Amino acid sequence: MNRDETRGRGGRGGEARRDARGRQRGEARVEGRAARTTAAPAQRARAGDPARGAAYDTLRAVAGSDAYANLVLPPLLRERRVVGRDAAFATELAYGTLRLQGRYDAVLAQAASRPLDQVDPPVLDVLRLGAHQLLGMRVATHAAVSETVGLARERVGAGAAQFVNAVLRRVSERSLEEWLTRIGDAADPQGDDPVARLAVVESHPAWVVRAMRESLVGSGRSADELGSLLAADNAAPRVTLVARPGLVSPEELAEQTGARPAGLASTALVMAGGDPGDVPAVRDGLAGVQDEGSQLVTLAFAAVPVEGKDERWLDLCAGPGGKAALLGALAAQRGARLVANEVQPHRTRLVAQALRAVPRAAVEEVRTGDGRLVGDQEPGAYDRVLLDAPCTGLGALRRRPESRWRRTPADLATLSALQRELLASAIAAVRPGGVVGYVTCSPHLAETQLVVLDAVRAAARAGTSVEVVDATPVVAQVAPSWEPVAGRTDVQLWPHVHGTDAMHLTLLRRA
Ligand SMILES: C[S@@+](CC[C@H](N)C(=O)[O-])C[C@H]1O[C@@H](n2cnc3c(N)ncnc32)[C@H](O)[C@@H]1O
Repeated sequence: MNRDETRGRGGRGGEARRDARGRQRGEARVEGRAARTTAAPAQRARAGDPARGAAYDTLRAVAGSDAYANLVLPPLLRERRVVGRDAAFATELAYGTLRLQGRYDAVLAQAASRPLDQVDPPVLDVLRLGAHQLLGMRVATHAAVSETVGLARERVGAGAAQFVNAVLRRVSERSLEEWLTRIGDAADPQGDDPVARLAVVESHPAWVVRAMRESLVGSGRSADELGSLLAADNAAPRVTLVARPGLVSPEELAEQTGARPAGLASTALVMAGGDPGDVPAVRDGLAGVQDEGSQLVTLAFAAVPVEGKDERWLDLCAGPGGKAALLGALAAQRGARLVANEVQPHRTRLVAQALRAVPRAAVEEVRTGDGRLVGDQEPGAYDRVLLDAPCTGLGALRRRPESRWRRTPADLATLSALQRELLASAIAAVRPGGVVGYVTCSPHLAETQLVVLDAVRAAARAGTSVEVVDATPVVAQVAPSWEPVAGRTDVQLWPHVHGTDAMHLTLLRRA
């Protein structure tokens, strides 16, 4: 991303188009803001670079109202008519700044003349945006500093602008590599605390770094991969489409979009660019946007053999419906029927929407209900039960830029208790000989292996025998290029290895 470098070289806009305050007058006309002179004064005051302004407003909403960046930014961009390259710039600026906030705060703490806890939060957000332009995006230094100082002046005031100018100039005096060494050394002065070093350098809370190390080792990989894993969390995920079997073929979808095969799951295609919402097959529900890891675990769940009939499938926690739509398409091909259950009514509606293109005969019911009760209400009623459990989402940190700073170890206790109850219910809802797929988008051992272990033991205590099925041949069947990890029967995907979210899959069969 080098929007401002391009301008500097005489592209659309450029320094010649900036006025004395660094504002881009020509750019404003290009993007139609000149037509907004009837806007309220508060809106007119926000006349700077709309992309940077939208990124700033997103950071403020995330900090001030606990908002989710990926729900705030896209409507802001639409409302302000920020499109194309400028929208991509705003997105990378907002999401990248949020992901790398820990790294930039460590840099800013060294570059600022006062401790960061004495810097007003709006000013700190402006500084973080400036740091990301200087160290994380290829924005030319003069543009990064002058535009960010302009943003500070417009949104916070002249005093703040001076402070921002001074701090960003100090940030710009060193390269990213130099800063990483400095902040790493400050966090780990004796060189004996790799977790503290990685936490600032790769911008994750220390407890997450420790948990990721344990998850890597616990799933049969090397702790040496930790740095690569954390770095992968800091990169924007590719946009992956699912071609729902029987509704649209991967080839047809590739033709519509120019997308190319993602590499693991046969249904998965990576978009080269553009808005997936513009793709006809996506609009019609024949295809969808779905991480390749989510596709892979769903395909494997559907592929594992069950003993006897294979007619009735349950998706216990279905909202918003990505896996349900893939399962529904597969069920239609195999003459099975899907029940999709979700506890939150508004998410149930999203499931129904996701399933709109699946043949009616394959969808028995889309309903709102507490999955914890299903085992008691419908004992042994299903041949397959998918439990895609509510979890911390620590495997999808790339996708949810602010979530690593929001999650706490206390969430684990609450969520893993819920996961245990839901898994007990899933086991009770499947008939003897049927299978349960336990899935999380977290690799945390407390949400994956420990939940499964406890659920199998609890089922045995209750007189229900459950065996762990080796998932590796099933995953190898649906994704021939996937490589199993020696000694493991569950499957843990990783962003730094597979380019997917860190999805976990355990397959269980009720004896
Ligand atoms: C990880 S998401 C499922 C994602 C979904 N399978 C997909 O692919 O789109 C977990 C879902 O579980 C739902 N949930 C949480 N507690 C539940 C409960 N007690 N019963 C049923 N669903 C629940 C959440 O509202 C959330 O929609």
